Amino acid sequence: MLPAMLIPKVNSKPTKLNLCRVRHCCRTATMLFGLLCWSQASLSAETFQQQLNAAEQLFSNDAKAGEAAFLALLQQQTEPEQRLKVQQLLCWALAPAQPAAAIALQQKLLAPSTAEVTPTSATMPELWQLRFQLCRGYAEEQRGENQQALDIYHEILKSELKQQDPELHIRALSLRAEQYARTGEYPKALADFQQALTIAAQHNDPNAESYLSNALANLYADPAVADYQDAIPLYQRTLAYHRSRNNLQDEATALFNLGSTFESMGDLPQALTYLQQALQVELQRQQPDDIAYNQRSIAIVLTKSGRAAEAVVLLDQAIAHYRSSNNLEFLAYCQLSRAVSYKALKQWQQAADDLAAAAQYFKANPNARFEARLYKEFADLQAQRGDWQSAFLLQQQQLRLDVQLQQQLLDQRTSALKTQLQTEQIRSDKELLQQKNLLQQQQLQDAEQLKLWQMIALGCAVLLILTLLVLMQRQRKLSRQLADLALLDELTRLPNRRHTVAMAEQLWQQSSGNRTNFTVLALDIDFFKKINDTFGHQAGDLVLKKVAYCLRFSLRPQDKIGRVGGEEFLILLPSTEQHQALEIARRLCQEVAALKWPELQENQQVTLSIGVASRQQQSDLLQLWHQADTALYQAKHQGRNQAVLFSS
Ligand SMILES: Nc1nc2c(ncn2[C@@H]2O[C@H](COP(=O)(O)OP(=O)(O)OP(=O)(O)O)[C@@H](O)[C@H]2O)c(=O)[nH]1
Repeated sequence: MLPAMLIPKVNSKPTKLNLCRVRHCCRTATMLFGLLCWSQASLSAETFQQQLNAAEQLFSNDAKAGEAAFLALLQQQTEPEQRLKVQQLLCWALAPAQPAAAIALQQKLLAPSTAEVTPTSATMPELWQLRFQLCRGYAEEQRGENQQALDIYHEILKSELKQQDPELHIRALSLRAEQYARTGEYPKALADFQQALTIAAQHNDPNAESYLSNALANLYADPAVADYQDAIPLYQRTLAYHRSRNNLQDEATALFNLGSTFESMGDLPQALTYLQQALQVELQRQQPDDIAYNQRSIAIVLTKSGRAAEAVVLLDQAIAHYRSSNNLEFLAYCQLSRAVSYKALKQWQQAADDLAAAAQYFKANPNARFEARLYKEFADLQAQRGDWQSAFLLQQQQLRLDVQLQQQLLDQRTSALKTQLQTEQIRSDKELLQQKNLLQQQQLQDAEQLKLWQMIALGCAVLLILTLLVLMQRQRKLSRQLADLALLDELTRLPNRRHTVAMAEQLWQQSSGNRTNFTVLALDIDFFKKINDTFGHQAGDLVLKKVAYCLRFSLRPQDKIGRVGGEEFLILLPSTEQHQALEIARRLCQEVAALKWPELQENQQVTLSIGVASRQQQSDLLQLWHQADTALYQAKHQGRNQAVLFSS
């Protein structure tokens, strides 16, 4: 169940009346009163509620004493929620007459670290912030900052939190509707009131429903909206509610509003019925001001209905009351009304006297609307009396005032619209800027993301290139190894037989070309089989490697050596004469014979036999090689460890 809504306890006519329709004049007062009287039925302790009501009541009679009562109540309370409720009611109490104080209170409470809020938490719960915001909006309205108030209501109504508090939701909608109505935005005002009424009905709160029905009906009955048909059932709903609660004052107001609406529709009999019922209720209430006001209203309708004589009786009574209570303003209104009645009765002089008396009041207290009305009635009277000259002048005066009034109205509307337009402009500029910023942020993010992807792609490409390079390197190494394998002897790392033959052929060709000598040495390790047999095959391999190494590094860079058999080697000596080659062969024999073999046994000696053959008349390489082999055979035969030159 909803806490009791902010509902007027009294939905009365204002105490000050003028000639405008009363229901329109009382709208703001009604709303204001309603806000003040919003009850706090949800409070847990009944006594606390009573104390709150008492403080509120006291405030309405004596603001200072009331405020002191609120503060005393606040000091008694330690429970955060209760404290907030006291503060909220105080804010609403202050807002109408002391808006600056209400705003100061709201600001103090919403300051980030105020200890006033709750002893336990540094910040006020968001829903409570909205409640105080609403009070702030209302206070802004009271000091004429309507646009600021409207902005606050917009913000509150944008928040999802409003759903949690129907009371707050309805209040904000009603206050915003009032603001819309003020600037002539009637469809928006109607929509807000209707929504508020729906919410009140959904939460089964007849009190709120009645208040909102009345507010909505007031708007429908506004001449600018002039939707009287829709106003009637809403006023009747309000009337039924107040009758059911035996609330005479509000009942009288509802009856009066119905009468006025029927009058606006031109249904004078119905208007009279309701206005007379309202008068009966006022007579019961014995409120002389309200009685006189109703009498005047009935008199106006009676005059329009052709019953001016009855009207004059009622107006006499009202005038007597206002004269005795020295209410000169309402006395003037009544005199104006009575002048109209006298005019209808063709009692020209009485009419003229009343108009003159009213004019005197308005001379001291200018009021363009009523003055215009007065001139109109005067002009009409003079015309009826046949004084056309005076009638014309008075009508001119009336027209001047009418134009002035129209201009005032236009200025008001224009200024309200201007403010609204400026605010809209600022808001749309702000929104545009926000959208632009958002777009820029998005673009920046996109660009950064793109940059990131580009970096990643670049990284991947570099990685790929590096991988390819490594793979290529490996491939090259592998190819080189494969090529080496194809060309070199695995054990000695010297060119193998095929490669040696190829090199020999190349050198043979070169020596043919440049006509130089070319000598080959055929080498064989002596008694190698014995080494194998004595020290093992592995030791034999070692001998082969060491001898190959020794030979390779004993030769000149241009000389070539290859392993052409088990323990056989072939040395190719380009541009070398026979005797030089023989010298080299002998040196090689000596160097190998001088090698030490600790791997085999002490004093072990390994020797070579070498056959030397030089190119002379041979027809091809094989023949040369063969000659070297022949010389080698000869060296073996002659006792080994020696070099022998081939001789034919
Ligand atoms: N350890 C080893 N032995 C090899 C290799 N290739 C050939 N041989 C051996 O070398 C020996 C050659 O022996 P022979 O042809 O009888 O010649 P030799 O014992 O050196 O006698 P002469 O040439 O007459 O001095 C054979 O026992 C082969 O098995 C090799 O790569 N490693």
